[in-house]
This record gives sequence, structure tokens and C-alpha cells, in this order.
Amino acid sequence: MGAALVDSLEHPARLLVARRSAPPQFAGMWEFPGGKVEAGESCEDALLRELEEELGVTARLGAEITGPGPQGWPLNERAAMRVWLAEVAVGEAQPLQDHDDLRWLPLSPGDHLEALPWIPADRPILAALRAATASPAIP
Ligand SMILES: Nc1nc2c([nH]c(=O)n2[C@H]2C[C@H](O)[C@@H](COP(=O)(O)OP(=O)(O)OP(=O)(O)O)O2)c(=O)[nH]1
Repeated sequence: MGAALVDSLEHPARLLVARRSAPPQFAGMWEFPGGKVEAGESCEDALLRELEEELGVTARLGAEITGPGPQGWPLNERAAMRVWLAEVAVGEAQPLQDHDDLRWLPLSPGDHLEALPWIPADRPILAALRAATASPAIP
């Protein structure tokens, strides 16, 4: 479960990106904060819990960024991840767990976001996020 945490669900202008501190094969790569579901949790509850643990914020979830499969976006041969838009309801995000850097980067056209070394599996999710948050063209 991952969160595309934006500054405002109504008018998204910035995205919170997080740099993983572990495990070694992902350390230094950027991702959507989140984690795995624990027994008895819904996906949404798991995501809210992970955002509290990792970033110290209470979040509000928006629409799901639907992936190509029922489990969401493929990460590898075995795993997939569902991703929701979200905004911070209470608190200020800090890298408390799993991350050593956080940045709020503009979603406006440009290459700020794409220039980061993302976990490769996340790039299609980023593209879908861009499509979902693009402002309608001004005629
Ligand atoms: N959180 C997150 N994980 C991702 C992304 N892209 C990606 O391939 N992954 C992979 C890395 C991990 O193998 C897995 C998620 O594990 P995790 O380490 O974040 O979850 P967790 O805290 O619940 O895991 P654990 O340490 O309790 O086992 O998904 C992403 O954007 N966000």
C-alpha cells in the first residue's frame, strides 16, 4: 500500500517523495511512503497506520490511483501495491522510520520528480499520478 501524499487533494500542486534508508537494494531510492497490510487490517487502515509510523502524520485518503491488476501496481514477480492519493490532515511529515529524506516536489510539468532515482517499479505509478492530477488545459 502506498500513498501519493499531495499538499491538497482538491488542488494538488506538490507531492511528498521519500528516500528509503533500507534494505540495501532500495536504500537511496525514492518511493511512495507506505507498507504492507497486517492481519485483520483493511488496505486503507494499513496505509493510514504506515503514514503515522513512517511520517508522524494523520492522513486523509482520496481516490485510488488504480493499477493494471486487482492488487494494484506490479512491483516484481510476486508483489504488487495499491496506491491512494492522500493529504495530511494533522502534523508535519518527518522521516521517522524507513526514510532518510523527504521532499515536497512540484507536480507541475518539469522534470523535478522524474529526475530522482525512483524505485524502478514506481515510475508507471508516477506517470498515472501525473495524469490523475494534471490540470485541465486552458482553452
Ligand atoms: N512502501 C513502498 N514500497 C515499495 C514501493 N515500491 C516498491 O517496489 N516497494 C517495495 C519495497 C518493499 O519490498 C515492499 C514494501 O515493503 P515496506 O518495507 O515498505 O513495507 P513494511 O514496512 O510493511 O515492511 P516490513 O519492513 O514490515 O517487512 O514494496 C513504494 O513506492 N513504496
